[in-house]
Amino acid sequence: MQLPAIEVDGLYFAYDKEYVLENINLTIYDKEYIAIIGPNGGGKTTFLKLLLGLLQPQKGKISIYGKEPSQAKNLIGYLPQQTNFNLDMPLQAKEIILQGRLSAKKFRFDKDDLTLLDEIAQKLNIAHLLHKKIGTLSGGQRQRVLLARALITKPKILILDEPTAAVDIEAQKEIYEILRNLSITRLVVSHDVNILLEGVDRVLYINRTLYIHDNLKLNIQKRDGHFCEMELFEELKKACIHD
Ligand SMILES: Nc1ncnc2c1ncn2[C@@H]1O[C@H](COP(=O)(O)OP(=O)(O)OP(=O)(O)O)[C@@H](O)[C@H]1O
Repeated sequence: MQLPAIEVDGLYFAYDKEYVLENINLTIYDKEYIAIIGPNGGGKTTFLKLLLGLLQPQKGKISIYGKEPSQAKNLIGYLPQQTNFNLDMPLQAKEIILQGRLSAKKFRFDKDDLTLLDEIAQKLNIAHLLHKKIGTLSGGQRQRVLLARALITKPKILILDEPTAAVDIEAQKEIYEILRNLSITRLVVSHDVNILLEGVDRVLYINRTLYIHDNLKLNIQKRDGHFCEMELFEELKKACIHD
């Protein structure tokens, strides 16, 4: 039997009076790779913040490997939207990644941390970048460094909010290739539907309510080699309703 990683039951959330998320019910299983898509303002980031325990639902329950989100923070590696990142930090990539191993109880790195750093750097193809200042890296290189920082905590779940928003197409492909090959539970919010949909197990479409789809052979045509995002949303909604 598949092990539930994230269970969401009757979830409602409002910042103010009006619900931004309404009656969300969902189980995500261990090691699943999930894409979260939907229009701007649809509630995707809010949903991630609820999973991370940064927001509390008005109604309903979230369970992360059987724990409340506030008790499960050490199980989740999180890569937030890139805009919050300070490029002026005079730190090397290696130092940024190793920050993931520090905590209120642990102030210094040990040999195991450095071994793990080497393993992850090989896996993400960033060994040659470890001594470079973070501000001198390209957008794609920087995202791989931040991904390494999330992974060095050895999370059971990786949550990424638009990890490829500001990187070129080649770097996007590299990042999604890495994500496809990880064997942990992964949730990725993205507008890069063309690349994202190639490898995921299921798609969540969030626009106040939730639609789930697990058959990606949708009846849409690529135009000039690309899917149209709005057309994809419409097809996905229809397909979910008919399932
Ligand atoms: N801190 C906040 N206070 C009040 N309203 C908020 C806050 N954060 C988000 N909202 C509102 O909640 C709704 C959902 O926002 P959210 O950021 O979750 O959407 P999203 O799907 O992630 O959008 P995008 O694709 O543009 O990032 C929007 O109407 C937004 O304006």
